[in-house]
Amino acid sequence: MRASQEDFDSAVDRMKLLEDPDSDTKLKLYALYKQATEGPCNVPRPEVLDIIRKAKWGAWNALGSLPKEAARQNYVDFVSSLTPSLESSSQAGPGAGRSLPESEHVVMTSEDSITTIMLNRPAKKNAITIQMYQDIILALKAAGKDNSAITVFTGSGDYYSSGNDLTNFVSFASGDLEKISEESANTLRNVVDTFIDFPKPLVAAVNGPAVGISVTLLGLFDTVYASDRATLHTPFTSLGQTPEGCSSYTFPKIMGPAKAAEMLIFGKKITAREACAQGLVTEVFPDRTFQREVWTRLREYAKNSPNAMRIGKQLLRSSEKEKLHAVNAEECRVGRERWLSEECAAAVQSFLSRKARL
Ligand SMILES: CCCCCCCCCCCCC/C=C/C(=O)SCCNC(=O)CCNC(=O)[C@H](O)C(C)(C)COP(=O)(O)OP(=O)(O)OC[C@H]1O[C@@H](n2cnc3c(N)ncnc32)[C@H](O)[C@@H]1OP(=O)(O)O
Repeated sequence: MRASQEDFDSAVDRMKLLEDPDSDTKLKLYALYKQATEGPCNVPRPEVLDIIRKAKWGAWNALGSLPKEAARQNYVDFVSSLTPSLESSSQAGPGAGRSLPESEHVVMTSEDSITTIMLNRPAKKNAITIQMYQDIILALKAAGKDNSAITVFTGSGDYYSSGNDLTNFVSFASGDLEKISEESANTLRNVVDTFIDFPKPLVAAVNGPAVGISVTLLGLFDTVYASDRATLHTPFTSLGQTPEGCSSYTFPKIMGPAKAAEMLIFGKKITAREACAQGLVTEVFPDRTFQREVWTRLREYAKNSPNAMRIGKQLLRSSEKEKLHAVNAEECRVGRERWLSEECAAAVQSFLSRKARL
């Protein structure tokens, strides 16, 4: 039986209770709502530079001639599929909020004097949403103050991380592009500053392929262990974007300017073994024994004096901190300009339309 107008109206009300849906969800809800209320997309394609309106138009237009009644049913079904999270959040009451420092997609655990921060969004290859950037900052700040000796960053599922969630570019944040891009640049700068200032030994357990910012930040880790299944890819220039995570400074320093240029300017994807040969990865382990070998090693390391390790890290890193903060500020300033470029808009749109299965 087709959803009634009352079912549809009720779904619209319940949708308003949804806490911080990701951009894919917002795009899908927007498109189905427009199709259910106005029918097939009946407005001209927006200007190239307006990424947000273009993505909304694209999502609605992708529904083609889907009849209003079917769109209404799809909308009700989709909101119903989100209902469990709605019920839990509505039952949680006004004080729900996000339990710090953990969150749905950034999970912290502590054991054997090791605090692990895991990107936990495997269905999306651990792509990093704006909320996850915030959660990463909170998790690192908590890890920096807890009683663990070492902090480990890793990913769940088959990927370490596919980097920035490209739907961040179409997030429905209120305000204009100038404001959104400034807020995003501040978010990025804060994330990277938190890595620069992290006080304890920081180890990356690269459990699978890594893309974009999840690669560039590796230059700020103290040790990087990788599975031999991992690849490292920084496709910035194909996205109309530029390096971040201080990689414009750390990569030339670690691997030499030519190898850094191959990755950051030409977007060459490298294997874990190549990254090890270039100094970005410390050691590569066979995938089948990666977790066992890495965690055995880390548990031994964690038996060292936490204070001695923390102070030793300061000796290794303190002379560069001011430089790294300056590099980060410049990368974020330039990055913000790039996000507003037509090249970036076109590249993001291309990815989204390739993936916009609504
Ligand atoms: C204009 C003003 C607003 C500005 C706002 C900007 C905010 C930015 C703030 C911070 C900026 C930091 C700068 C960082 C830069 C980068 O990290 S650049 C690199 C970005 N990442 C990518 O380009 C990778 C894109 N993904 C892929 O190429 C492929 O998905 C893959 C990783 C090679 C894996 O391919 P495959 O094995 O075929 O799996 P898929 O089917 O493609 O993926 C599974 C699902 O996951 C989704 N997904 C994967 N990666 C991303 C991603 N990065 N962003 C969004 N979604 C991603 C993919 O769409 C699939 O989803 P479904 O189709 O729904 O299953």
